[in-house]
Amino acid sequence: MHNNVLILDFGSQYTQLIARRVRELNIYCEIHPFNKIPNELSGFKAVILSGSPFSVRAEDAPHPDLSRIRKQLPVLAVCYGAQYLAHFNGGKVEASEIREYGRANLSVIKDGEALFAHITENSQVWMSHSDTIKELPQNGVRLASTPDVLNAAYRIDGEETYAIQFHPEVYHSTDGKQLLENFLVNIAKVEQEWTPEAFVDMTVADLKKQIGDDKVVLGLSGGVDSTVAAVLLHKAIGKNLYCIFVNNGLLRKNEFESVLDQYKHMGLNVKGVDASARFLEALAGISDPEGKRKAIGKTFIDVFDDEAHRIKDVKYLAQGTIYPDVIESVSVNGPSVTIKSHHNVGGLPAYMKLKVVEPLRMLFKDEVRRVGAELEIDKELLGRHPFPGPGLAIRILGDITPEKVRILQEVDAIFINGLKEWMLYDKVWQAGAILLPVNSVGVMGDERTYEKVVALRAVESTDGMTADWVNLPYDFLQKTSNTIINRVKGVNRVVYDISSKPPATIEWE
Ligand SMILES: Nc1ncnc2c1ncn2[C@@H]1O[C@H](COP(=O)(O)OP(=O)(O)OP(=O)(O)O)[C@@H](O)[C@H]1O
Ligand SMILES: O=c1[nH]c(=O)c2[nH+]cn([C@@H]3O[C@H](COP(=O)(O)O)[C@@H](O)[C@H]3O)c2[nH]1
Ligand SMILES: NC(=O)CC[C@H](N)C(=O)O
Ligand SMILES: [Mg+2]
Repeated sequence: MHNNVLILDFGSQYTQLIARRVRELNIYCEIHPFNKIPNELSGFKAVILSGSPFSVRAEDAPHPDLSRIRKQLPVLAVCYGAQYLAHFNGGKVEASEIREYGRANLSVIKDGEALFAHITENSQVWMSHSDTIKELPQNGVRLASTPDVLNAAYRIDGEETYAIQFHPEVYHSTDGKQLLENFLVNIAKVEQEWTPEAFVDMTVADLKKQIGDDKVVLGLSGGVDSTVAAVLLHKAIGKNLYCIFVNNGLLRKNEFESVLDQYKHMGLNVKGVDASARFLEALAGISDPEGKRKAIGKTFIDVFDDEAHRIKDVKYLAQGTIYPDVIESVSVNGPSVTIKSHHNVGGLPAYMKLKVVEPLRMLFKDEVRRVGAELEIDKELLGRHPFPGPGLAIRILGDITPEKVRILQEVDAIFINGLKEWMLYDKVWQAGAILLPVNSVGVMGDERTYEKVVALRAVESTDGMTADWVNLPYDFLQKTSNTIINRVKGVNRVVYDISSKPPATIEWE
């Protein structure tokens, strides 16, 4: 990529948002930790320095050497970045009397400055800092102020270096996108050529070159990411792509058949492997959530290994890894604490000797969906809710038995079909049912029942990292609860989960 923007991450919670905003301008960008500046900078046209939880005055604060960047490339320094440039170049940064967090309005903007083209006084900006720039660095020229912050924006004379105290990437900075456009397009002259179409062309060409005539095996889940990865690879290498869809016995009702059927129309070479018995055996007697996840992860690998051996001379394993997965494992703070062991992230054991291809590793989920649309993948498939690889096993609390799987499949199908019928499915990020390890007393036809409780969960989210429970209509909940209790033998009570993430997670295990 020769039209690339480098975002240096100092650990801000907003760094990913900067990347999203830049991509929304059809400009490609990559996030790199501040202490791992790429050796080769020739592909980069501009650099953005992120914010940070650190204070520049702290001894252990990020202190990167920018000598290969400043005066060579246009720089936009945000918040910590702006403070960093001031503090170490003759300016002064101090703790401000009040922590400034939230909305502010620009009160003064210097005339005729390219960074503020089309932005007028009073423009709302989002602040999030407790230090403040008291004095500008050498050759600093003030560009904007707010009533509380004198140096809300400055540039350095004689170089294309700009700095802002506020966060243009945050939605509440009304003209944030305009400011980024002013910097990237007008000042740094980066071309806006990052489109789904360009991505498909470039990726297919790269995959052809990388893989040549070798064979690739790919795990297909029926989900968005692996499907888009498969169609891209298919475009590049055709029949040398071998897709494997594993029935782990923990899929939704009828999903194995319907997903296989769906792929038939797409010209992909897909093999369905029914390994339900193997998974259920591996799970027998395990109640601990992490224990279940590990058993499933291991069985997936075993099944895959067996299948890969059946394909002669296969060299590559393709995965639908997307950018948030990648960022998490290289971020400034390192991989975050293990909350849950995602079955697919552990990597492959060395004995499999397959090289990994990940055509989507630089895309966000919404971009994956747009690439999918460009590839003319069915709208319904692209709009599917995410579904975890360990499937219903992490929605059945306690140990797994075929009977419990059956009950949950029925409940889940009623809930999901109901959402579709009520035109609610597309308004929800993800939904599902959870089978609780609890019996409750009920009365049906004058007889006492003592049966299972299920919880329904529906959340709104943009990336799964945070989520809110959905305010589903009472009428819908009432109807769904009735249908479940009447139709699913073994369930006599339905509850609705009203916890947000954090502190809860989306899945219960
Ligand atoms: N039943 C399955 N059979 C084969 N591979 C699977 C299966 N379930 C998951 N995988 C593999 O694990 C990867 C990760 O699953 P994950 O659910 O995160 O992504 P996805 O299913 O592709 O997309 P989505 O996030 O939309 O569900 C998949 O891309 C796929 O390669
Ligand atoms: O492929 C997956 N393998 C897993 O092991 C896994 N665990 C959770 N999820 C999905 O990730 C998102 C966030 O889930 P949590 O809030 O429960 O951590 C939600 O969308 C979950 O469905 C998984 N996906
Ligand atoms: N958001 C930021 O980059 C904050 C920078 C610095 N930690 C401050 O509090 O001022
Ligand atoms: Mg999935």
